[in-house]
Amino acid sequence: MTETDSPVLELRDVAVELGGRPVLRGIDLTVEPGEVLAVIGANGSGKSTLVRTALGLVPTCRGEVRLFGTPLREFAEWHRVGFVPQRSAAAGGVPASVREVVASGRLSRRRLLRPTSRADRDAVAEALDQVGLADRARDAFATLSGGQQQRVLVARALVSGPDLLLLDEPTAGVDLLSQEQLAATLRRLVDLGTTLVLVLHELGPLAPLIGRTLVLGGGRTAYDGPPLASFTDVDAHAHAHHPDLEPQRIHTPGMTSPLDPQNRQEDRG
Ligand SMILES: Nc1ncnc2c1ncn2[C@@H]1O[C@H](COP(=O)(O)OP(=O)(O)OP(=O)(O)O)[C@@H](O)[C@H]1O
Repeated sequence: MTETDSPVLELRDVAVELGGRPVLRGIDLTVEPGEVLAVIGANGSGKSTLVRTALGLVPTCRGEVRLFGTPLREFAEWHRVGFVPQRSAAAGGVPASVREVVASGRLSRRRLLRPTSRADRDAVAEALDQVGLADRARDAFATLSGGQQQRVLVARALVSGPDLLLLDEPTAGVDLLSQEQLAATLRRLVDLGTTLVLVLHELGPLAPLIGRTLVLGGGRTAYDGPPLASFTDVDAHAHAHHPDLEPQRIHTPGMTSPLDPQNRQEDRG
C-alpha cells in the first residue's frame, strides 16, 4: 500500500516518438491507489508503449511521468513496481529454472554481491505458491505451457511485493484455465490494495476485476472512464454521465470503436 495520497502513476501531456514517428501524442493519465485499469485499443495504438513509458523504458519527447508522486528520473523504489512483459518478448529461449526466473524479480530488493537470503528464498516460494506453481520450481522454464510461463512471469513481478503491477497482454495466447487462475491471483492482489494496469485485447475472465478502461486510438486517449460493456461501446459510454469518474473522449469523426478495422489503418498511419 502507498504511504501517501499521491497517485500511483501520473502521465502529463506525454508524447513519445519511435523511429521518427509519433506513437503517443499527449497522454494525460492519473491512476490512484487500488485502481484496476484496463488499457485497450487497436494493434499499434500505443498500449505497450504507454506501459513501457510509465516504467522509463521508452524516452519521452514531451511531458512528465511520475510514480508514487516522484518524477521518473528521481524514482528509486523499483521494488514497488512489478512488470509482466508480453510473453513473446520475455520467454524466448530462457535457459533457466522456474525458480531462477522468479528469483530474478527479486534483484531490486537485493544488495549487490550479497548471496540470496532466506527472505529472498521465502519470497520466491510464496510468489510461486500465489500463482499455483510451487510444484514446478525446479523445472526448466522452457518446458512449461504458455499459460504456465505467463504465471511464472507474474510470480517474478510479485516477488518484490509491488504496490503497482503493470501487465502487458497477460492473457494473450493463454488457455482459459490459466486465464481463470490468473484472474484469481490478481483478485487476491487487488483485495490487498495492489494497483493494476493491464494491457488487454479481450477482457475474458479478468472482466469482473476491471474498474476503469482507457481506450487508446492512434496514440491518443479515445476514452477514459468506467468499464465498457463491450469493446464496441466506446461512443455510448463516453456520453453517459458518471459523477465519480467523468469519461473523457477526444472527438474522432466517424469513430465507432478504436478496435474497428477501419480505425486500425488510421492508427498505423
Ligand atoms: N522500437 C520501435 N521503433 C519504431 N516503432 C515502434 C517501436 N516500437 C513500437 N513501434 C511502433 O509504435 C506503434 C505503437 O506500438 P505499441 O507496441 O505500443 O502498440 P500496441 O497498441 O501495444 O500494439 P499491439 O496491440 O499490436 O501490441 C506501432 O505502430 C509500432 O509499430
